[in-house]
Amino acid sequence: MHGAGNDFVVLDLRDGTPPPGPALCRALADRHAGVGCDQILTIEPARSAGAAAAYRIWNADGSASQQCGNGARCVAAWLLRDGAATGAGFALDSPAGTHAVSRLDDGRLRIAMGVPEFSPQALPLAGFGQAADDYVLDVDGAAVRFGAVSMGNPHAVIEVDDVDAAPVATLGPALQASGAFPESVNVGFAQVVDRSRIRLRVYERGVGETRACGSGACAAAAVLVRRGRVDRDVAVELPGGTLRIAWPAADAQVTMAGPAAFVFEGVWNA
Ligand SMILES: N[C@@H](CCC[C@H](N)C(=O)O)C(=O)O
Repeated sequence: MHGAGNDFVVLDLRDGTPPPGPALCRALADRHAGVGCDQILTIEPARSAGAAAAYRIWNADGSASQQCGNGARCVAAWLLRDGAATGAGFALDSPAGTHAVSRLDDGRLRIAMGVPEFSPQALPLAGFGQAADDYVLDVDGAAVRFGAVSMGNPHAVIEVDDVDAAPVATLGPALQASGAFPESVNVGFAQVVDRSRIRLRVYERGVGETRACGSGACAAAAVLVRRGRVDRDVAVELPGGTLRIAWPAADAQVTMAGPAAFVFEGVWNA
């Protein structure tokens, strides 16, 4: 499946089958010798009362994540297709908590992604005590200014003038390796087009650059709203598609609306 070009191998493990280990995740995600994907999503029995199901997220390198916005929409679409989820709204359990899902009239799915947490301890971000709009780090001899927020998973957001020219492939891994993020970090490069539009590219933890990152879109919007750079309801344009992000108030959940698509189904011959 994919959500705005962020692609997934989805394994339905509601029968209790254990999730694949890191080596099998890497084999599935391999774009030459495997199926190829950014993340593996495992659908599992619900953990909270009333939820349609639970899911976990495994990056292409085999590491686990706590949050995946585009993946949440794909899991929701899967459960709607087989009837495990019905109606205009339902809930899904993720490692980051329980998410409310809404079906929009145009076919998109909207997920309540949680309240952004800006304290350095939430990511974690080492070497800084207090939440700030901006942090500056020396990375390979250059001062890098970024915002930091947890959407359940860690994000750094770097504002750039032109996202097409942003040093995603070099600064993304360099910031991850800087030592400031003990659990690594997803690095977003965000260009403010106007108060209602952001262009974004994300170098994801455990993957590299992806065509879209749902939690990264929420993180970019939250950081830029907090800086007063954009409105609370914005379109975030990623290489693979556009997500609608809204953060109505500081103590409210961020919502993300976007598409989810089925690509093909098959049986993996291990
Ligand atoms: N693509 C995802 C985020 C996947 C997890 C991330 N790489 C991490 O390790 O936190 C999204 O749509 O949010």
